[in-house]
Amino acid sequence: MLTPETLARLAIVGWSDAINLPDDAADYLPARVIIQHRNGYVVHDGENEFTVQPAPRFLKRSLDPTERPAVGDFVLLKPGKPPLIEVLLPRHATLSRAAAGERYQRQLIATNVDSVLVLMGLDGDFNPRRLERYLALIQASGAQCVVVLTKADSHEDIDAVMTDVAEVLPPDIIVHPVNAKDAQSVAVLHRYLGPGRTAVVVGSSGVGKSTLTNTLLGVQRMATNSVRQNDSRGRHTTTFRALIALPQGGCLIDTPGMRELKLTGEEDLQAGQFADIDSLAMQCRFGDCAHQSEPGCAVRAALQSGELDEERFASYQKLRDELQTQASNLEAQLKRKSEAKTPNKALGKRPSEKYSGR
Ligand SMILES: Nc1nc2c(ncn2[C@@H]2O[C@H](COP(=O)(O)OP(=O)(O)OP(=O)(O)O)[C@@H](O)[C@H]2O)c(=O)[nH]1
Ligand SMILES: [Zn+2]
Repeated sequence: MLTPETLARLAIVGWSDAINLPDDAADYLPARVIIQHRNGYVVHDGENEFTVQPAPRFLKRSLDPTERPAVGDFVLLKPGKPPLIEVLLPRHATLSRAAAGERYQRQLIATNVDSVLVLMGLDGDFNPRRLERYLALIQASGAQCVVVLTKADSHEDIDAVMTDVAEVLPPDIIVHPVNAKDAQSVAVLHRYLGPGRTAVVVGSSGVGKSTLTNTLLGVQRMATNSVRQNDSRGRHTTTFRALIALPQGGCLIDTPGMRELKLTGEEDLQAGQFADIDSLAMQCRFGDCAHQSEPGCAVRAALQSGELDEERFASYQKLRDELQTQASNLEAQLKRKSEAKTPNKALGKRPSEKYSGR
């Protein structure tokens, strides 16, 4: 049951006192979701990890996937065999993307994260276009974006890379080049991993997510490893998301290597990420300039003079078009769902209306 003690226990899995509890919270056991399986969840209550099931209402097909429990969520459990997730506590940040494939669906990567560590390897994995995409998703999440350039030990000219990175990132985003294998080198990341803080690690497969996690766990790995389920499929394949309690007091959420990062339609590309392009566009002669062949287009002029990188502009246009498509997909989906929630609408129609067309 929920007592000051059960809440205090949760500190090791990142509980923050800022989280609001419902009035009837005393009837439940608080816990954090650490793993999401195809058919259930693993939660941690600060002492033990165990398997639970979501209450039936979370399984309704009409429910958007973002309204279901996900890794990082704080939940209230109703005891039983198995215990049931009854209440999903309010989230302070949500990192999501759209699922790969034809059908539009929002997918949660992690919730209640304070920072997102975007890993990029300096061994050829580094890709400014991918970074722009990550940034758009992270800005919509409510979490802080931190760029971690791994394999810095295998790169000759870090300064040159830092210059390239600075060109695609707003000035307030911090970049740390590290050797993920070296504890001293990754110590700069401790500031994101203090008590009560949660960071999620994202990046392509092979970029060093497992390596970084292991280095941060350090000698205490065995002691803390119980928070994570053993992965029987092999050391280098992260097949599910898992939340790991670190010796620094914070929590790290590991994600599998993500090949596709589709926008959900909720992002805002005008939030400062493309300030260079925004300010050029302000100087175009026409307020609604599409930067195609309009006279007095400051964007075209900057592309011609080389002031604006062509690839960056192409990437911006691609993201902007995708955002537009995904925003209308999202709107259509929300409309369908709200109609599905009021079934009487269909029943109220005369049969001729109901069965006409498709
Ligand atoms: N030299 C060097 N090697 C690194 C660094 N980070 C990772 N590696 C190596 O890169 C390889 C892949 O690292 P992993 O940690 O398995 O990558 P991952 O991101 O967890 O990969 P997935 O589990 O497939 O998503 C391993 O051989 C690591 O030893 C680094 O900073 N420096
Ligand atoms: Zn223009």
